Amino acid sequence: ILWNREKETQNAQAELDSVEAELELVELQITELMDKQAELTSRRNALLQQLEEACDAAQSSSSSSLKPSKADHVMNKQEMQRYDRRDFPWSEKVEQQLKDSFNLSKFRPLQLRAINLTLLGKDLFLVMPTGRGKSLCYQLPAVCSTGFTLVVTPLVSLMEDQIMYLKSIDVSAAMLNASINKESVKTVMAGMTDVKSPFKLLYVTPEKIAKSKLFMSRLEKAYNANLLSRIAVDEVHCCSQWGHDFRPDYKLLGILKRQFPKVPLLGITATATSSVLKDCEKILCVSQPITLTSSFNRTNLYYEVKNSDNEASISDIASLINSKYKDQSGIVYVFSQKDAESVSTELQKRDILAYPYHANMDPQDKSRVHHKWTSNKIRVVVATVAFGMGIDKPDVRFVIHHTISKSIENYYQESGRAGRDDHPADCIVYFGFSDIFRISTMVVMENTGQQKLLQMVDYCQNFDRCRRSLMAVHFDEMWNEEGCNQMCDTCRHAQDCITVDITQHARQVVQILELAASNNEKMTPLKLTDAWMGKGPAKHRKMIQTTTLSRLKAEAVIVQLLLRGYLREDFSFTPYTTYIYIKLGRKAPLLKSQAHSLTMKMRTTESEPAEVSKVHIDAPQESYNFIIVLSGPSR
Ligand SMILES: Nc1ncnc2c1ncn2[C@H]1C[C@H](O)[C@@H](COP(=O)(O)OP(=O)(O)OP(=O)(O)O)O1
Ligand SMILES: [Mg+2]
Ligand SMILES: [Zn+2]
Repeated sequence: ILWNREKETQNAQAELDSVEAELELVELQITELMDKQAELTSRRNALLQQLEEACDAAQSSSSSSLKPSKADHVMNKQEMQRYDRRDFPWSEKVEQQLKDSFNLSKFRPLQLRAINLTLLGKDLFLVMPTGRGKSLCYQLPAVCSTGFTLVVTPLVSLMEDQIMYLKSIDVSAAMLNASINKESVKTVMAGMTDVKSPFKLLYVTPEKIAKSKLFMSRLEKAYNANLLSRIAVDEVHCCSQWGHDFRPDYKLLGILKRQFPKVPLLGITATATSSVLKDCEKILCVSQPITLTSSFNRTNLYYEVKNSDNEASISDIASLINSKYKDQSGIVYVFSQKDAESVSTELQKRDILAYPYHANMDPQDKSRVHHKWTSNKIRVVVATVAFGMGIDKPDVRFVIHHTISKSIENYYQESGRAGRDDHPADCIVYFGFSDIFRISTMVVMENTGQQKLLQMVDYCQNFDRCRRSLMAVHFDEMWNEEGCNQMCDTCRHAQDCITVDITQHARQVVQILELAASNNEKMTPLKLTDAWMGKGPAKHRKMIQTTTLSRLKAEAVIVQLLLRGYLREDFSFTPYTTYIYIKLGRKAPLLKSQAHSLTMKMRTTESEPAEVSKVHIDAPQESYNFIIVLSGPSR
């Protein structure tokens, strides 16, 4: 029997070796294929551009007039340009209103084209970066049309922001949401069918359309009286489950185009990939809308990531606000209501006029904070994501994330509140190890929540690629790193980054997890790091190799292993909470092979306690400086 066992073990070992060798080969092939894919994609894009240019040239040499060419939604650049003209019947009025009502001297890119197209009655999707003036593309046509424009927005705060602005420039607007009293609702409902149109814009939440029969029948009446001139769906990506901010009530907005087919619809967003837009098109029941897109890039925003260390990061944030951003206005984004309150208290203690803002506050309190901030009576709003989309204060000089966002799209939106007046502004994220897992438990039930969070983590853990290039990927955009113009920390400090071999570190972590598994013990991220750093409770009898890396670097290695699939998160649900444990990922077996090696980029400038020299990182084999004995239940 003994002999048989030995034989079995030998066979298993032999097979394991061959499987591992094969796995490694596959890994290699995957890497090669991915490189090939990147190469082909960039070649394809170059060719597409070449073709487009050739097409444009051909168009302009043949007389471009009156040729009824392709359908509108597949127009090329040349054909699109005819919508930039200023000789439409409404052009004079549009120019005049731009100056007189909106106090603006000229259009920004794509604005005039969008306005002309919607005034022509076309259905339109407009994808333009945050803060570039998408709202004007329905506000100005509203003022130039008879009747009123219905605007669907996802948040009450956003509605109030716009109403406040429109009031200040004397454009009449109204809104309907849960916090409006009965009397006002009555007035607004009556106004909808008044031929004198007491308001040019009517803002509603999607719930109104999905749930209020009374409102829908009123809208029907307005439609029949030709008073419903246009429908604008702001933040249109909320329709799609694949977008980053899906709202169930947006799913029901298809009713608008079904009931009011003659009314042009304008869908607006800063963040939607082409597949998200396709989805929105279906949901909204528009057939083949024209899509106008401009680059996602906000050239005046400086992007930066800093390491977070709870207490220390609050002091850091406070001193930034008190020095670099003295007397300037900004937002600090936090993870939870509790954080909103505690962080604003901490900032107040440091003489900063900061107020919290979160979903659970009274509507009046929310408006109060919002108003005070807009009128510069308070400087900083410490907010959860409830304060976000569409918030438009021109002179926001900093948007600081005390905790990372749950996806890059969310980050782009939130940080997009900064610098809307085109002057320079900073977008800083404080990236903390434990925050990853706080957010992880929150997004675990979302479709692609985990994947999107890891992309955000990857953005934060990145020390060598331009931060804009990481964002570009999310907006299906080709990116040329020169376009950043040193406006992100990695472009500015590219030389402060080294490649480090972390193979031995990875093996140590894997060993701890294997040991824990053999003891039926689950390892939370914290416990894992503690054990690796020699700080955990002495439980096991076996020896593990602890690390001499600083906590920051140890955490960075663990995050890297998570991102690359050597480790994975494992969730355990109770009725009250979700627990997260770290387990071995699908790539962990590769580390068994002596030939397998693993590197990562690290910053050289991180402030480290003196005893942790870079030598340990550069030569990980040397880093087993001490071995601790963990004692535990006897086996
Ligand atoms: N042609 C223009 N010239 C100067 N400023 C303009 C022009 N058009 C708009 N703006 C200003 C007004 C606003 O303060 C600011 C942002 O406009 P807004 O419509 O709120 O952005 P947006 O809707 O595109 O961004 P978000 O996606 O963040 O909601 O730009
Ligand atoms: Mg907007
Ligand atoms: Zn850059």
